[in-house]
Amino acid sequence: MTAPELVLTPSEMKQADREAIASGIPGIELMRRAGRAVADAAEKIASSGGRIVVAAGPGLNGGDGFIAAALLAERGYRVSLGLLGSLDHLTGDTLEAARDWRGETPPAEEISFHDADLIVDALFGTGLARDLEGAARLVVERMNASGKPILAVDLPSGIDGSTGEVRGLAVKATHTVTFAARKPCHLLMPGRAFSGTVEVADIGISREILAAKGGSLFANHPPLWLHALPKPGLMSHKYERGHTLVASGGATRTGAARLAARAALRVGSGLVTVASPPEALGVNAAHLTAIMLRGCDGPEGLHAILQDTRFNSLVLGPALGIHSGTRAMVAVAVQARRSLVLDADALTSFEGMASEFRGAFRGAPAVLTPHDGEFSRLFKDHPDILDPASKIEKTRRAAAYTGAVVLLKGADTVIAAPDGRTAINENGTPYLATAGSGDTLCGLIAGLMAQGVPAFEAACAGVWIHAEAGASFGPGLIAEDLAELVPGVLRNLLK
Ligand SMILES: NC(=O)C1=CN([C@@H]2O[C@H](COP(=O)(O)OP(=O)(O)OC[C@H]3O[C@@H](n4cnc5c(N)ncnc54)[C@H](O)[C@@H]3O)[C@@H](O)[C@H]2O)[C@@H](O)CC1
Ligand SMILES: Nc1ncnc2c1ncn2[C@@H]1O[C@H](COP(=O)(O)OP(=O)(O)O)[C@@H](O)[C@H]1O
Ligand SMILES: [K+]
Repeated sequence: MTAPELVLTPSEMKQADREAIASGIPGIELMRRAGRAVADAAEKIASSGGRIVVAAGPGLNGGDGFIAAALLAERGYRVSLGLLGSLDHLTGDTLEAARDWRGETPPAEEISFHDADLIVDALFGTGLARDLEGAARLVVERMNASGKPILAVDLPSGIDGSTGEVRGLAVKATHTVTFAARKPCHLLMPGRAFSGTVEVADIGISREILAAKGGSLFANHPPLWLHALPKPGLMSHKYERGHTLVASGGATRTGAARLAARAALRVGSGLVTVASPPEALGVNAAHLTAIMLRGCDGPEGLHAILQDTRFNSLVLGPALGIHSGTRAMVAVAVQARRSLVLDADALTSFEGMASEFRGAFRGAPAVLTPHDGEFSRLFKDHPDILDPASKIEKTRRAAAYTGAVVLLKGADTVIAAPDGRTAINENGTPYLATAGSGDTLCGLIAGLMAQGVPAFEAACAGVWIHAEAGASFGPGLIAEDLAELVPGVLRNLLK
C-alpha cells in the first residue's frame, strides 16, 4: 500500500538535510543531485539547444542554479546566468557549485529574459527571510513580465515556504522542482497557484529521515485514511453502520440539515434521522424518504432523543440560528459524548466565546468545520490562535486548544488533530464554492464517524470525497449534486 505523502516545513527540511549530511551524503552532493534534477526538468521543457537563462541567488538555492546551469551548458543549451549579489560573497557549497559554472556571472538585474526559451528561478528557496525589495524585486518583476516559461528551483522565489504567502512579490512559475518532499507552500494558497506543476525529485534523503524530522504534516490523499474506511461485511446490519442525527433549523431553514443528512446516508451511515423543531416537521416530512424524522424541541428535545444510545453521530450547526438556544444544543451534544460535527451557526453562536470550547471536546470524537469567517469570529479574542501567518499553525492551535479536530475550509482546506497530525487538501474545485456545499461536507464526516471512522480520518476522508465529487462534476455544480456523486467516488476508492 502506498505510504501517505509527507510534507515538510522549511525548518523540518533543513533538519532532514543536516541529518542526511551527518549520515554520510556531503552537502555538495545533495546540491549536485538537486541541480541535476533541475537540469533534467529543464530538458523536458526547453527544446534542445534552446536558450536558458538562470537567475541565481546568494544562498544554497542559487547553488542549485549554478549546478543546473553548468549541466545544461554541457548538454548543448545556450545558457546564461545572472547572479543576485556578488561572487565574492558566495560561501560553502554555493561557492563550490559556482566553480562548476564556466560562463560569465553578470548581475541578475542586468540580464535579459526576453530571448529565453526557459527561465530557471534559483533566487531564493526555503531561506527567504524577508519581503523582496531592490534588485531582487526588479529581477522577479522582469521574469514575470517576460511571459516565458519559468522553472522554479525548490519553490517560486518570493513565496514563503511555510505559509505559501507572497513576500511582497513572487515568481509566477510554470513548473517547480522541489527536493525530497513538498513544502507547505506547494499546497497552500496562494503558493500553490504560483508553483505551477510541481515535481518532487529524490535526492537520496531517506523516508526514515523525512519521517523522523517531519512526520506530522501530510498531503490529504487516500493513503492517509483509506485503511480506516468501512466496508460492510456480508453479515452487517444497518445498526452496525451507525445512526447519524442531524439537527434541522426552523420552518424556513430546513434545507441545510437535509443536505447533511443525505450526504451521511450516501457515505454509508446505516440510518440517518433529521431532528426537527415541531414547526418544521411538515416541511421536512415532505422532503424526506429514506431519511427518518423526529420532532426535537430545543435542547431538552435533543437530550431526550440522545437517551437512545444508537444515535452515535451528530451534526449541529447548519441553519440552526445564531443564539443561546444553539449554544444550549451544543452543550447537550458535548455532554452526550457522541461523535460530533459542529459547523456554521453552532460555531458563530460562540462568537468571541471560544473559551467555552477550551478542552471541551477531549475524550469524544469531534470535528469543527469553520470557514475563515467562522474561525475568525469564534477565536476573535484569541490572538495566539488567529495571528499566525500560517494556516497550518492556526488550525493546529485551534485543535490543541479545543481538543477537537479542526477543519479550516477553503481552496486549501487544512485539517488538524489535537495531537498535531495535519493534512492539507488539494483536490478541490472552485465550483465547490456554492450554497450548501459545507452542509454536505458535515454530513459526510458525521456519516463516516457513525461507521466508526476516527475523527481525523473521517474529516480528511470527508474533505477529499467532497472535493473529488465536486471536481468530477465541474461547472453547474449545486450542493444537491454532491451527495449523489459520492457513490461513484466511493466505488473508485474501495475497488
Ligand atoms: N544541503 C541542503 O541544505 C540543501 C539545500 N538545497 C537548497 O537550499 C535552499 C535553501 O538554501 P538557503 O538556506 O541557503 O536559503 P536560500 O538560498 O533560499 O536563501 C538564503 C539567501 O538569500 C538571502 N535572502 C533571504 N531573503 C532575501 C530577500 N528577501 N532579499 C534578498 N536576499 C535574501 C539570505 O541572506 C541568504 O543569503 C533550498 O531551497 C534548496 O534549493 C538543495 O541544494 C539541496 C540540499
Ligand atoms: N476555491 C475553492 N476551491 C476548492 N474548494 C472550495 C473553494 N471554495 C470553497 N471551497 C469548499 O467549498 C465548501 C464551502 O463550504 P461553506 O463555506 O461552509 O459553504 P456553505 O456555508 O455555503 O455550505 C468547503 O468545503 C470549501 O473548502
Ligand atoms: K527559487
